Amino acid sequence: MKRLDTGSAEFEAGFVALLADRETESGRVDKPVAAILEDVRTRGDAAVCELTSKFDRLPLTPDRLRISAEEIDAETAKVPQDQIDALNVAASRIEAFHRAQLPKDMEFTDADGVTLGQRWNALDAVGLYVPGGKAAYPSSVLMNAIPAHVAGVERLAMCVPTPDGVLNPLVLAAAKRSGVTEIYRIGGAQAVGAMAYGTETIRPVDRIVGPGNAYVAEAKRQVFGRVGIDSIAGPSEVVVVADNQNNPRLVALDLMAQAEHDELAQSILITNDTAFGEAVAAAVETELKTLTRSAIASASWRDFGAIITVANWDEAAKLVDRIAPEHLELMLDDPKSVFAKVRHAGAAFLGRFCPEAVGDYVGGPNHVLPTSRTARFASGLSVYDFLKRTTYIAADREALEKIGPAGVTLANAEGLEAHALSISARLGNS
Ligand SMILES: NC(=O)c1ccc[n+]([C@@H]2O[C@H](COP(=O)([O-])OP(=O)(O)OC[C@H]3O[C@@H](n4cnc5c(N)ncnc54)[C@H](O)[C@@H]3O)[C@@H](O)[C@H]2O)c1
Ligand SMILES: N[C@H](CO)Cc1c[nH]c[nH+]1
Ligand SMILES: [Zn+2]
Repeated sequence: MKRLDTGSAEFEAGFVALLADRETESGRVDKPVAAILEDVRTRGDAAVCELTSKFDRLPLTPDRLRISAEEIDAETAKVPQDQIDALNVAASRIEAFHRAQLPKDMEFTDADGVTLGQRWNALDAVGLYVPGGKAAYPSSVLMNAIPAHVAGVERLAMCVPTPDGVLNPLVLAAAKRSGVTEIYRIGGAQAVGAMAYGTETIRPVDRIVGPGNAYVAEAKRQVFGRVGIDSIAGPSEVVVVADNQNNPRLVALDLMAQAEHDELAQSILITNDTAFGEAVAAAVETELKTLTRSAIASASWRDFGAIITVANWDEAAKLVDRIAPEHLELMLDDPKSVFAKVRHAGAAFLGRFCPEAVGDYVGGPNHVLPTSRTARFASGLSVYDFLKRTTYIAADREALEKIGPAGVTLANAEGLEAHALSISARLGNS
């Protein structure tokens, strides 16, 4: 873990290195991912099965790529009722938020008599990536599938790795709850490749969404263009901005909640009190002694964790914007005043009683969020990722007479005669 202080002469170099270290680490997977994608593109099912055997220790044949309806039913039946109830609480809240997000079509007739509009349509086929290498993510099934369903996507294909062939009952129950039946037991870059290029068994999709580790995130980046993607939703991140009125243990737990996802996860505390920062550092060490995923969380905290002391919250807001974290927690008396100064964060959690874990499961907004500083230009998964716009123009002769001549002038200026004629000929001018 790095300790940085904005008052120190070494701060800038240390802060730049903090961000750069992790980018370098994630960048190491680009070549292996390119090789996997090429293999899947050229050899289809055979490559997917071999790679699944290699990375998930699961020997597969093409006929077993898809999880059967009988397996889904049998696994779902094993889920205890309290988990089904919790899934329903989460699903209802996620659905309500994403329904409220649905955009409206637009149409108006302007002063020239031209009717202008914009219509939203759902995508035909979407691939949902649900992570499953180091942990199982039933919550990510809901976060992927519910907005797609709300948007009206017809075909949802889901990929989830099943290391050693072990199916996760709650993941399948979440899929059933969200109406997803086309599920493949594959993960990593090979799953992304299969959904992007298609194989003998898996039909290609139009867009791939969902979170994953560095291999999944890089694979999505590389297939972009062939298919759409939502964002680079890679190894988790949190920045906690906290004053010394907080319980150090609660701050430590919030930092560890992201660190336990992945060795490449990043947790950063920004505080205005060095002594409080040290109390949190000590609390982290205490928690790491007992956390079940201590090995992963310790590696993440050691390699990418940081405690930054700032002089004031304005400085904190500026640093947050430079980090553009996936998650931002503001554990302050007046979190909204600092939030108003922040422009780049995937999702924000305001107040001392709003840990990021609430957003992971039951808040309502999506937990699939941009990482690796891509929150500078990207947003979290939403219904918009499953919709696209078609604009339209309707004009009659009168309207064309008003706006057409300027179009003819511009077409001629561009030297595009057919363009000019297609307008002027309608107006009887050629
Ligand atoms: N940003 C978000 O919105 C968000 C949300 C949830 C989870 N996450 C992140 O998702 C990730 C989940 O990771 P995970 O590993 O548990 O599951 P995962 O499904 O993302 O990755 C597992 C797959 O990675 C591939 N893989 C592993 N090692 C490999 C190697 N050496 N070479 C090639 N491929 C390899 C395998 O194919 C395996 O199936 C974590 O990083 C977590 O932080 C992010
Ligand atoms: N924090 C993760 C996003 O980075 C999402 C998640 C799902 N389950 C638990 N956490
Ligand atoms: Zn989480």
